[in-house]
Amino acid sequence: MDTAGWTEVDRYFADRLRPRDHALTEAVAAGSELPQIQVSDLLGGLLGVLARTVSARRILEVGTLFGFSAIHLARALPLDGRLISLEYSPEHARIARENIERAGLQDLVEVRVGAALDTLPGVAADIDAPFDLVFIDADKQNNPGYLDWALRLTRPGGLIIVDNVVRGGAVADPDSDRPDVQGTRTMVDDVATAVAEQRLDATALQTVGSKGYDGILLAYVR
Ligand SMILES: C[S@@+](CC[C@H](N)C(=O)[O-])C[C@H]1O[C@@H](n2cnc3c(N)ncnc32)[C@H](O)[C@@H]1O
Repeated sequence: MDTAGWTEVDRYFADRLRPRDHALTEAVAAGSELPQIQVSDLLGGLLGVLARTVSARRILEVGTLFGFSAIHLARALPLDGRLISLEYSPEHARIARENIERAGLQDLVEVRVGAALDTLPGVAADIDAPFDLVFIDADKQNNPGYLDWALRLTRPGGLIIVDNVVRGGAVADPDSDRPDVQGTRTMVDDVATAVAEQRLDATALQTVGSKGYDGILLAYVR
């Protein structure tokens, strides 16, 4: 089976499990000029389920794009919840804010513009309690830095999720000189260290679907 077949299976599940969602459909339309590298609707659904599972009230996202995963995550928040999403591109952030407002989530979601490694210290200074869930989905070469911040800013019992960890299978290649692969491998090594130190309980899943072959890393903060 190839991407076309995986897309068909994605559609089978989405048709049954993901109710028609006007705001998400409009968000994709509004972001059609941007790279189509948002999570699939089914993966967005998983993010929402996981956010509800940890009773998330505070969520941090690294990598907003046009707000697709942010809408999924924010929908899982209570009315007094908060999602801070970090985005490098002012244009992506502008479209994301419009999409978030159209979804009626503007009181829950704040999009901060800048390189995330530059804006994260300000986030750490601003919050009055650690995050329940951190979703890392930006430039992969900086994954080790994002994981470091996530380890500092996530509460025990919270979740750290890293998207796109498979890199088309190249993550298993120790000789790869691709910065995205190196960044992902270093991040996985850092997760392994935290697992050995009993700070994290972690796993990774390879996935197929409408977005092709990919994968996700999930870490529970002990
Ligand atoms: C894969 S997309 C995010 C997709 C989004 N999470 C979703 O599923 O809807 C990655 C985003 O990270 C942003 N990005 C890249 N480098 C960044 C950086 N250094 N700091 C913050 N955001 C960055 C890109 O501009 C892009 O919008």
